[in-house]
Amino acid sequence: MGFEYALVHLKYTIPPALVLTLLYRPLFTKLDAYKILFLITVAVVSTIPWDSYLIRNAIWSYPSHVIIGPKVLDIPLEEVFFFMIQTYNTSLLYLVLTKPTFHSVYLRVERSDAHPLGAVNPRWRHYKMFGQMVFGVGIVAGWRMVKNNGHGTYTGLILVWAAPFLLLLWSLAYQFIIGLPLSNTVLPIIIPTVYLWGVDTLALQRGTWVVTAGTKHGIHLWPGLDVEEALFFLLTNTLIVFGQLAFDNALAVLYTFPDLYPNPPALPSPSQLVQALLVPASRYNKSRVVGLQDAVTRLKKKSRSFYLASSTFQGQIRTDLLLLYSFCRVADDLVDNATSASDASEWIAKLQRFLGIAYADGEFRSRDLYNMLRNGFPKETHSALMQLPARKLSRQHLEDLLKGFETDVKFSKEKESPIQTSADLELYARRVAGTVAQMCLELIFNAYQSSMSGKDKDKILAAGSRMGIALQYVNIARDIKVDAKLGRVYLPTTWLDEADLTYKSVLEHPWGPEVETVRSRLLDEAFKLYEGAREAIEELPVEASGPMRVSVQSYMEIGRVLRQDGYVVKAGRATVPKWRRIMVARAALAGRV
Ligand SMILES: CC(C)=CCC/C(C)=C/CC/C(C)=C/CC/C(C)=C/[C@@H]1[C@@H](COP(=O)(O)OP(=O)(O)O)[C@]1(C)CC/C=C(\C)CC/C=C(\C)CCC=C(C)C
Repeated sequence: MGFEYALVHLKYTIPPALVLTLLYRPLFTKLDAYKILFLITVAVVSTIPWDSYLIRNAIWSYPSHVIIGPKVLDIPLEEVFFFMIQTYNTSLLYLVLTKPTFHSVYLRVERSDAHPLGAVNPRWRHYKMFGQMVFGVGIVAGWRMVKNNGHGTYTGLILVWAAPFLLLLWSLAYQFIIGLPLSNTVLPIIIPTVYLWGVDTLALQRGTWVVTAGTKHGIHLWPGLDVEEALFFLLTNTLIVFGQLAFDNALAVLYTFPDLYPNPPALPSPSQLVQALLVPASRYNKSRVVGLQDAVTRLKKKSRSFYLASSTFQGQIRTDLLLLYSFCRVADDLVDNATSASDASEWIAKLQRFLGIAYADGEFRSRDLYNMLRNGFPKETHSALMQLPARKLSRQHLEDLLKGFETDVKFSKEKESPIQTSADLELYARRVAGTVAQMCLELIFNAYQSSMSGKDKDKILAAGSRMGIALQYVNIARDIKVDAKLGRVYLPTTWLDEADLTYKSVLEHPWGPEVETVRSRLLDEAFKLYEGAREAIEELPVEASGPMRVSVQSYMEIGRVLRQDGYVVKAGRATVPKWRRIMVARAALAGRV
């Protein structure tokens, strides 16, 4: 009996597990726990018979003075723990590295433009076959080495065990694996592999475990590390990462295509995951994937706060929020970038007609929508309008949002400011942002069915509306100068009066101590509303409350920056440095703000 193998865990496998757990803890969700537990179960169940065979056939061994004693089918308990902790560590690293990735946009529709509808792009077939050939050759070569029972036995046993699983996972998820950035695929394999090569070298040198001489090649990757051991850690980490990737591929299919999966579960069963993976990529809805790609690009370009926040949402709700953002952004830009006030009013009228069709029933809805977009809207807006998750949103909120945009147009049409009093300001903010907040909440209620009563939901919706108003006040406080350039002053004229300012004077000189007084007043109002509404976030389903805290806090942080002296301005706007945004997001997820 001895503790040397246990010490390897204490020194080398448990510390990275703790570090990764601490790092990822604020982002950890039920779905992550499900994925990791699922993979650990598969790893343990599939490795035990194989490892037991290797130990019984003396391919490798453990001197009795290095292990505590208890065994499972001749495998020391420390070794069983190794399968678990390696799967845990590699999985967690994968989750850390892939958190910002929105997987739906990496689904590839296997259809080339040069081919008739439904034909598979030959390029994809080649990729698939190449991978299958590599793993197929691995299986055959491994089998031969095992049969020869010589120096290649250990390599052969690794190959015949790992390559069939890799072949299966590759065949199911190859297009997803190829399409993702290397930081999501190669990096989570390479980092733990090289680390474990180092740990293995130390353990082999100390004799904690021993690889028998007659069944290995005797070739070393570096002094003390047998190539078989190097191959073992490379393939086991590849298996773990491919397993995670296949899981994410299945989830992406479930959450991307409502025509295939209208009500995807928040925690899909293994059979639902396999079914999703088996859907041929030729059945994927290409316009849906393009719509999501456009939405991500738009969000990344236009809002750093919401881009960061969106990565903390998972599954269906992340998709829905992105699509809602894309619609709101496009609608707002159509009105803001119009060449004249009448042009802007025309866009609002068109958007109203669009909603009329989007909310209509009947068999010609899709055709009418398509015709309306083709004849009435610029091409780059089509995907955002077409993919609006209208069925999950109250039409009234979208109508009110458009009414809010009408206020924006009034600035160019009328000589007087359309915002005279605090009540005018509140109504405007409720329309353009309170509605957005309520729509975000509707999507959350839709994605996470709960037993909450209608009355409780209404209370949360009302708090959400107040919080939306708070965010809009921060938005106005940030943009006084930018808005003045567009000919708009959203500060109520009664407030301007009290600060010895006029609508016209702020339009011409949107800076100075008096303007700062009004900005401060607006920020005070924003924080008052925020304080009064923030508790309602805790009533949301747990999967949504953390990410919603991040969304709100990232935006309110702009307000906090504005309250500091000498804040940094970029393109006329106060900005929150990236490191500060990340710290705020972490604290918000951990519930510390
Ligand atoms: C995480 C994620 C992807 C969220 C998406 C949120 C979303 C759908 C935002 C739409 C944004 C948008 C373009 C709306 C059009 C009207 C508008 C301009 C509203 C203002 C947003 C400011 O965005 P930005 O700074 O990029 O705009 P400009 O450059 O100035 O044009 C708003 C300030 C509204 C933002 C409001 C929300 C995102 C609602 C957030 C949710 C809550 C407050 C609910 C909180 C819940 C409880 C229970 C209190």
